[in-house]
Amino acid sequence: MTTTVTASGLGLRYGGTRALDDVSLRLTPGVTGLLGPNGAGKTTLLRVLATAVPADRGSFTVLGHDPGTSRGRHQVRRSLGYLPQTPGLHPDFSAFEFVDYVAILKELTDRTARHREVRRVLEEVDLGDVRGRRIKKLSGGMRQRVALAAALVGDPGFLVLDEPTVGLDPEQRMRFRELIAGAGEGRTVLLSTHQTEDVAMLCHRVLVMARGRILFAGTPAELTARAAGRVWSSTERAPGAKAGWRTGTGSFRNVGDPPADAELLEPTLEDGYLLTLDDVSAEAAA
Ligand SMILES: Nc1ncnc2c1ncn2[C@@H]1O[C@H](COP(=O)(O)OP(=O)(O)OP(=O)(O)O)[C@@H](O)[C@H]1O
Repeated sequence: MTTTVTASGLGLRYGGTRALDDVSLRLTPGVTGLLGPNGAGKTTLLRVLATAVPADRGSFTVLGHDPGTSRGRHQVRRSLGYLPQTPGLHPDFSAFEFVDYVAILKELTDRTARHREVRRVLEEVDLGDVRGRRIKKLSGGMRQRVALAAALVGDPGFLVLDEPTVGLDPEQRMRFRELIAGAGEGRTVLLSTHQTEDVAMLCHRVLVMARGRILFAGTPAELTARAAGRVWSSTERAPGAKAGWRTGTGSFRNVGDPPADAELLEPTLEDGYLLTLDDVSAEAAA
């Protein structure tokens, strides 16, 4: 599959903190999930790729454009849609006015064509009927869809989404998942999230980050397979468990190093993710 975004050796320090430490990656069309604990460097990576902050080291390209030059940076910005963690919606604007304002910033200068594009993206996120309503009168899920519509203006080839489903109830999250899946058709999407379920359901590839480094890059099935043979059931909390809890059926579900005669269970992507983080912490401590 065509590589659309590449990064090589990205580094960024904030004082003594290495927010990005030698990050290299390749993205292809479709939705790639970015998982990592708080402070892993996910937002920093997204901000660098969105050209919101420059890296101290390394380079990257987006759809063949190199943001290291001012012309390249301009082209990257034109091919980019970015939904930041706090989108900065103006509460007194209507949904239409806000998305139109973003479209102006994106240099869609022809008023008629721009308004047509604003209506198109608001329809795409299912907000066509409430486009005249003030943002402060919209629900949390609707506001998040306004922010997604703003990111989709101009039909960008690369979409960067920073924890877009945070704070949404399950129904809104599912609705948002549908929209992200739709946005990922024929487009490269990088989705930062704490929801392993979003990754399992949506993503064709997944990256795991911790302490500024990429620990894993592969398919969701490959991440899940990391926990094969390491999830088991027991009647009491098992000594080799890195995590274990009593489930609704009364037995314990354990993740870690099982005894030889363990009754193994089917792993989930979350198990693979947790064990990937745990294995790396154990290596660092050794
Ligand atoms: N502007 C900044 N100034 C100083 N330190 C920063 C700044 N931005 C991020 N950091 C630090 O860099 C590290 C990576 O932060 P980042 O926000 O990228 O992590 P994250 O994986 O997105 O976390 P979360 O899931 O909590 O959003 C953290 O240690 C954070 O405290």
